[in-house]
Amino acid sequence: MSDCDRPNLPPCLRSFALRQLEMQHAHLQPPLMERAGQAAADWLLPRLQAGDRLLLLAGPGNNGGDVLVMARHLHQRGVPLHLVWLGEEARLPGDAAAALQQLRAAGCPLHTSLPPAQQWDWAVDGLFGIGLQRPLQGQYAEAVNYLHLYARRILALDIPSGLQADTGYPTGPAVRAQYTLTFLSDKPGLWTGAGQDHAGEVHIAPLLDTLSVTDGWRLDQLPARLPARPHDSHKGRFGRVGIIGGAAGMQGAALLAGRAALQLGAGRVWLGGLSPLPLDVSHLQLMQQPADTLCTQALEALVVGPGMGLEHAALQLLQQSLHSTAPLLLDADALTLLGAHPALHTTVQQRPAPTLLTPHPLEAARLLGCTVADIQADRIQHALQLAQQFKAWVVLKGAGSIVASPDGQWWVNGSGNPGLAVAGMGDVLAGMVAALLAQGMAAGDALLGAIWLHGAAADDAVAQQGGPIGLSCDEVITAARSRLNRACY
Ligand SMILES: NC(=O)C1=CN([C@@H]2O[C@H](COP(=O)(O)OP(=O)(O)OC[C@H]3O[C@@H](n4cnc5c(N)ncnc54)[C@H](O)[C@@H]3O)[C@@H](O)[C@H]2O)[C@@H](O)CC1
Ligand SMILES: [K+]
Repeated sequence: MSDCDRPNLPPCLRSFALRQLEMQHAHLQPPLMERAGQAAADWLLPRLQAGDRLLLLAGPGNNGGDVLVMARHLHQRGVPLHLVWLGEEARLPGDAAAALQQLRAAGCPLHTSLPPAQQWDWAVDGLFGIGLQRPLQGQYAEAVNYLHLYARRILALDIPSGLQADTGYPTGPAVRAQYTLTFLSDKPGLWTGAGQDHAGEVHIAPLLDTLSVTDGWRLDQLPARLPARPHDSHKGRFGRVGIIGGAAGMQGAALLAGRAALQLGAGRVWLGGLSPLPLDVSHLQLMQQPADTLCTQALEALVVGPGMGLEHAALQLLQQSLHSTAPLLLDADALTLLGAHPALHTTVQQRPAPTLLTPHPLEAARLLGCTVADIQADRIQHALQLAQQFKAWVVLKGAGSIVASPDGQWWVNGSGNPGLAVAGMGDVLAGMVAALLAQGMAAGDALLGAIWLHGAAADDAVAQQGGPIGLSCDEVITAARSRLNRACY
């Protein structure tokens, strides 16, 4: 087990792993589908109020089978409901066919087309789950539209129909639910890409006592803690950070990274500007050095890229920085330059010290020579590919950031909100990672910790100050500082 296997984080499984579980438990009693349908009924019952109008939509596969089981349980408990099944009996998989028979035996009425337009207090989406194979069309696309028009609250079973469970990518029309009750384990598609916009609040029905397969994890807490600081401390114990960036017109990027590094606890921080940097009067302890000196200075973390620009001087500094013996974080313009100069890739791969890459989807596309749409269609796969190609720790930023390790592990982050989608937040993140590296965290821990902290801080700031519109970098830095202290003390 590597130092980054973290069994205390919720496991997040893709379809191939879920199918393995399904095969391993094919003879379980009660069967998985019975457990899923029962769990769904148990979830909904306490949330229903007298007189609520409830619509259940069941699709042609086993996701539909879950709804048929759920409907039977609700019917047997006297809950009035309107069940629509959009499947073909001759093509029903075995478990769903058994669920249909039991439903009929229980005397629960079943309809085979959408009802006329009318309001529903609750609707259950059981059209498609992890077996989605193509964009929804015809009656299924109409059903999604119907739900959006007439349901006040939608509960999606397993995954909102039309959303890919492995990628969070909607292939066409896809349900936007208020709640998702997902079975067996968490799924990356509920968190990354468009996932959170479709899934709403995610609840997990484990169905089994333990999971016998592994894949990735959802990041929902600080994965490693910093040791408490002894009273007998001095600044030399908390590491040295260098930050190279801040070309003319973009000096703020380097300053923001520096502020974040300081406030998250780095002992000493030097900025190496590509243009003269102003004095940060609110952070007078930020020091400056010629940028090229930082490439050879002894440091615990070197950040290269925030506001660095793409001029020749920036390229030269990037080349020099690749030979630094410090853990090296390449961000922003450094990644664009790296994408444009494949000759540097081997140098990155061969660095003896850890390398961390923090691309957003466009920077990832430049590094891999593909389009942003390609990246977003499978964020996990592309993050893993980058990590392998550069032998680096990688975070693919964006909603539900994906962290990938050089040895093929991945995590999806569950913290954060759209307030982070503004200029400067990436610089703040780079500074936060550097601060954790400087204080002695290993590269993976520092990256995972900063990714989670950055999102959690934004959530705290929005909860306390309002947002997400207008969230500022300094609010996030301050909130991150207090989160880190709460997590460590
Ligand atoms: N994996 C497991 O062990 C468990 C699975 N369960 C449920 O079973 C689901 C997976 O079941 P299935 O594999 O049957 O998959 P789905 O129920 O997601 O749907 C697959 C069926 O829909 C068809 N289909 C796929 N995309 C379509 C489209 N765009 N338009 C029209 N038809 C389309 C397929 O040909 C297949 O017949 C899970 O999401 C979950 O809800 C649960 O019963 C619990 C246990
Ligand atoms: K569904």
